[in-house]
Amino acid sequence: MAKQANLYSFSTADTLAPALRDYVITCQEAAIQRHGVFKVAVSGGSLPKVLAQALLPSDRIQWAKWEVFFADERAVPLDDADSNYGLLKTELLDKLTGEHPVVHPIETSLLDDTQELADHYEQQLVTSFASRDSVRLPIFDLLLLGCGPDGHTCSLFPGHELLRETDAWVAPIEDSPKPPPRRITLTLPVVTHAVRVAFVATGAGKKEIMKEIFEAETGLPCALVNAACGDRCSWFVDDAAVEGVSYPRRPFSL
Ligand SMILES: O=C(O)[C@H](O)[C@@H](O)[C@H](O)[C@H](O)COP(=O)(O)O
Repeated sequence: MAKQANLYSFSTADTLAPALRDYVITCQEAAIQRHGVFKVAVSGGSLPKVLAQALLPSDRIQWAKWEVFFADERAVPLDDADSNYGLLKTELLDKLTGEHPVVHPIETSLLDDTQELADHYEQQLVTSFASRDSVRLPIFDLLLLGCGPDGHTCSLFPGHELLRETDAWVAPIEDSPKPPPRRITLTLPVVTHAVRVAFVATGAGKKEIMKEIFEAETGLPCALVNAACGDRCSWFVDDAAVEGVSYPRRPFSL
């Protein structure tokens, strides 16, 4: 039987953070050893704050070797309160004192056309990961993702036609049920081809959807990632988020 996603549960966000840090550092070291850089994509929502808690202060983080993309981004200016780039900048990037990563924001001159915005972002991936002719899919070293209360991840929403996208690496969405409606997102094949995928989900507000993701055959986006990635996928959650979930937790170890 295929190996299943790892579920790591911690009493609080304060105990989750050091484990997430160790996990990220392990991924970073493996990636740098493999190809000299660490290519990561991150979500918005609550993730940047948890990430900052995990990664700051940043000794042992080789920021200069990081290349940071956005797993999804809202079609808004970078200084808009809804921008995932803006959030990461405020929570984490602005707090770095030494080395900085290379960060890939969206091209804001294209905000009026989400298809062009997505195509341009895909070109940024092509430039970083090699040409589309030579690789079928970009392979991120690590994706750091959130999970919405409806089981969405990135801007891949339950039942949405975007879940069937097999060609594009980055796709536009104009009808996101979570505001703002206009966004771009990595597609499911890109998500599931990452070397590692880490979800972070905290708070009692997540427990109903966690039951659905881990206990039923739902086809929810997060469950699809679990199914495709198996033990390449790890969940960092607090006890409140998985209260009553019968799926076995693992003691955290690397
Ligand atoms: O831009 C976005 O809206 C996010 O990337 C989105 O996919 C987020 O990660 C989830 O909605 C979880 O958000 P929370 O962590 O805030 O619950």
